[in-house]
Amino acid sequence: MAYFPMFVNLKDQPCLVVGGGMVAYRKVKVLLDFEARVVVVGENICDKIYEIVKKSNQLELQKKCFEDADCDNMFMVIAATDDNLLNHHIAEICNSKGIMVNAVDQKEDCSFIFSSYIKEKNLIAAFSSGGNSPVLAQYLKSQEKEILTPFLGELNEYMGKIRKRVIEKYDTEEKRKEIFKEIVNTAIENGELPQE
Ligand SMILES: C[C@@]1(CC(=O)O)C2=NC(=C\c3[nH]c(c(CCC(=O)O)c3CC(=O)O)Cc3[nH]c(c(CC(=O)O)c3CCC(=O)O)/C=C3\N/C(=C\2)[C@@H](CCC(=O)O)[C@]3(C)CC(=O)O)/[C@H]1CCC(=O)O
Ligand SMILES: NC(=O)c1ccc[n+]([C@@H]2O[C@H](COP(=O)([O-])OP(=O)(O)OC[C@H]3O[C@@H](n4cnc5c(N)ncnc54)[C@H](O)[C@@H]3O)[C@@H](O)[C@H]2O)c1
Repeated sequence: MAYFPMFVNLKDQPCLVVGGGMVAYRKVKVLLDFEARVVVVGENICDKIYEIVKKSNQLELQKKCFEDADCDNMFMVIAATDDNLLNHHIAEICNSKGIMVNAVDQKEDCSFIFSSYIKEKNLIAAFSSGGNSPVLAQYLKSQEKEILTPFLGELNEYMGKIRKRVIEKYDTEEKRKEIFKEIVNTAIENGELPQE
């Protein structure tokens, strides 16, 4: 099955990660990369997660056993324990409450899955193998890294800044598209941002 690539606004949204191992750590890093507010509930929490909490005020740790009520008011929940039955139970709670849920290793319990992605500022490329091969998704990411460079991230910032002005100045979509294309192509050709 192919999964629909939806780009979700996670900024300051409460997200719960259940489990405190390396898989939970990977998920926490991704959620923080997109500015979510993350709560980790884990009986044990690994050092790598403790390292992040020192640097981030968006992360809260609760060293305890999972309780159903932990899911209340969450925007998204990740069940990342090493207990498949518990992960399944967490998915059931979330599905009954309409909360987006990812249960690691159990695609059938997931309402969404994670992608392999590149992020340069707000410019994102994301790859999914539909769960068939995370390694293949990683291969695509490594190839794409040559195209989606930090420079394109900067160019995208610049395009965001001028977008409103260009839209106001030119009266047809055709003209606006032409201008946007010219700015992008010229910047890429010159390898530098336009001078204002
Ligand atoms: C993108 C990424 C993000 C992340 O980490 O969340 C991610 N897996 C990553 C890496 C990775 N995962 C695994 C390996 C070892 C090699 C291998 O097994 O293939 C490696 C490679 C490595 O470690 O380098 C093991 C693994 N993964 C899943 C299973 C269960 C199963 O297959 O049943 C098992 C077997 C566990 C076991 O054997 O016990 C399942 C899922 N992993 C997904 C995402 C979702 C589908 C993504 C897609 O559509 O491709 C999905 C369905 C669920 C989900 O988690 O959302 C991240 C790349 C980060 C990056 O960009 O670098
Ligand atoms: N999806 C993926 O990409 C992927 C990749 C590798 C492994 N896995 C699977 O993901 C699972 C987690 O992997 P890991 O390496 O992080 O495992 P781990 O054993 O290091 O961590 C499991 C965590 O779950 C916590 N936990 C267990 N029961 C709990 C409970 N009732 N309440 C709160 N916390 C509880 C433990 O305290 C621990 O912190 C494993 O089952 C593994 O097979 C998934």
